[in-house]
Amino acid sequence: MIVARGLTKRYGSVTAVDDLSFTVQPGVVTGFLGPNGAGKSTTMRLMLGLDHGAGRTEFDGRGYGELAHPARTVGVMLDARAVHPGRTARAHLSMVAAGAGLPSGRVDRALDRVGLLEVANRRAGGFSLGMSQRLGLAAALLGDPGTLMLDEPANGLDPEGVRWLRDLLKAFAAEGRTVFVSSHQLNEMAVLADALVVIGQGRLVAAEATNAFVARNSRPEVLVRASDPGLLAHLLGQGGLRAMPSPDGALVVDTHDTDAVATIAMHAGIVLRELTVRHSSLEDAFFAATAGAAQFRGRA
Ligand SMILES: Nc1ncnc2c1ncn2[C@@H]1O[C@H](COP(=O)(O)OP(=O)(O)OP(=O)(O)O)[C@@H](O)[C@H]1O
Repeated sequence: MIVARGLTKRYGSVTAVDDLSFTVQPGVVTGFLGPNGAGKSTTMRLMLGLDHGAGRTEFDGRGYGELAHPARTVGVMLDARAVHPGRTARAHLSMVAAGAGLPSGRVDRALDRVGLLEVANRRAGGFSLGMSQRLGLAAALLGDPGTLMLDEPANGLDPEGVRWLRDLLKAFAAEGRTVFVSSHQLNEMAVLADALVVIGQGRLVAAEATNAFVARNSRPEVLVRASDPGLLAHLLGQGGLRAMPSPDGALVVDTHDTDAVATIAMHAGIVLRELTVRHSSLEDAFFAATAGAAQFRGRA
């Protein structure tokens, strides 16, 4: 279990992380979400003591700097590109293993696990982003740690790689280990993460089960296709239900009470061709929850 309390980091006048406290439970995958510049990477560095700031993080009761065997306790991947470009994958991992006091026999096993054994003797400088990510993951897995902390591990992975990573992290968590993983890939997070820590402008927005986060940040909606949508919208309005026409002729009603919609339609002799509860996606919920916290917005 990871317990973070009061994490705070200022860069001059910018408060990148603002009194952040949360818990990451073992046995589930916890996603770490936030818009660009929200403070995710800074938070992870603070948790590991790689940045100076306020607050304390404990991994199963100890600060990272107090761990007797850090690599065997917490597997970390923050910046997969932070590898000497002239070193081969095998040489890089051998160096990591030696530095962490791990047997060299683990190197090839880790390379095999991430699918890089065939390119073990190629220089990391020539690796694609996805290959670098895999090498970073191999380094994180080297110590067979009880906790994994990964900053955007799915970056650059091909679809097969994304699925492989999902299966790996889920299996890791199912063994009772702790997995804390940041990502901007919300569709992937929706299937990967059982729990979420969401931040915006350095502050905590939510720390809860993914289902609860989506439910709390969604509006109930029912999609109706009817023989007379204009009349149905009018009657629904009289019944206190707001119905908005969509461009394809359907109505989107602010409710999840399909019975109420069906009953009003039936009494008016309106034929329904579709009546579907629409569930919000994690993406919708994320935008709703962080609406005021996004620092950078492009124009469509
Ligand atoms: N070394 C630094 N010096 C000054 N400001 C910094 C530094 N590192 C981060 N920041 C600022 O701190 C804030 C948080 O940045 P951080 O990289 O932690 O966000 P993030 O959530 O990881 O972003 P992204 O999703 O874009 O990777 C930003 O406003 C950023 O500009």
